[in-house]
Amino acid sequence: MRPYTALTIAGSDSGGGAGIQADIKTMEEWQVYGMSVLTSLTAQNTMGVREVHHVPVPFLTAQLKSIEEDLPVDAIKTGMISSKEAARTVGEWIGARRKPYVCDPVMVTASGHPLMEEETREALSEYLFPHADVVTPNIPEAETLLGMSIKTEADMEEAAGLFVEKLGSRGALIKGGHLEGEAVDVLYDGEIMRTYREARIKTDNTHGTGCTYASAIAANLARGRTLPAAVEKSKHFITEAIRHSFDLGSGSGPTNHWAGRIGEIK
Ligand SMILES: Nc1ncnc2c1ncn2[C@@H]1O[C@H](COP(=O)(O)OP(=O)(O)OP(=O)(O)O)[C@@H](O)[C@H]1O
Ligand SMILES: Cc1ncc(CO)c(N)n1
Repeated sequence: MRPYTALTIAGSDSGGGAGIQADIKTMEEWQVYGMSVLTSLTAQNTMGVREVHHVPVPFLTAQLKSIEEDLPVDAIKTGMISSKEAARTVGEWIGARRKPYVCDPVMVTASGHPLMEEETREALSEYLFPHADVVTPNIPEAETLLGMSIKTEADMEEAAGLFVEKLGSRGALIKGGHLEGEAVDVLYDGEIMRTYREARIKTDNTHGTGCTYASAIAANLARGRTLPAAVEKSKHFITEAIRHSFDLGSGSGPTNHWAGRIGEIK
């Protein structure tokens, strides 16, 4: 039997809660075979990032070639992409694949450590967004990329529309984790504006929520679901992963990737 497969192109988080580690754990939960191309290595834990080491672009290319010559890819997710050159290399490769693609435009960690060089911001809309079925910015990322302030659900809808109109992606999911009140996300797929709403959970353990959410969406696309259906399933999954998050480390603890089967474990 050939399993569904997904590829994450992202950075490593030694603490295991975000980045490549969160992505593969999430894909595994959705019974999707996960593959990884590493862009950067971070020495990181729940408290923050100590050091970052970027993978040289020729080695990025070597990893992409290794996947391409041998393995089927049903969906792609990208996370930390630090440099313009890395964005160009990854974007050109994805453009030639024509597979469902989720682009998570990570810029800084929750603890404030930059994961992207400033000049890479423009490279995202030049090389990555045009291939993306959906871009998944949080509020600060959407504000930076669009140069606007986002405070309300109406602002989120405007931002989702602008991603498609101005920044060239086919869809956008603006995540409201950084606003107050309910945890509301807005998806625009180029045709219809949809809202996904869940109660806000009181916890500081939200390390890796963005990576986990984007990977769940990619895994569901790999399984053949439509984008709105993939987001609906993944929103439920990330909510449970936050509800049952782990109190590990002395900083912001990681989400619980087993949450989808927590009922079964109990
Ligand atoms: N306290 C919370 N309770 C419930 N849902 C939440 C909470 N915080 C965030 N979410 C949800 O988690 C998902 C990730 O959103 P968020 O805006 O936190 O992403 P992010 O900032 O990219 O994550 P990261 O912390 O990995 O950078 C969204 O669906 C958001 O609504
Ligand atoms: C490697 C990596 N990618 C993404 C994030 C997003 O928070 C992180 N903290 N670390």
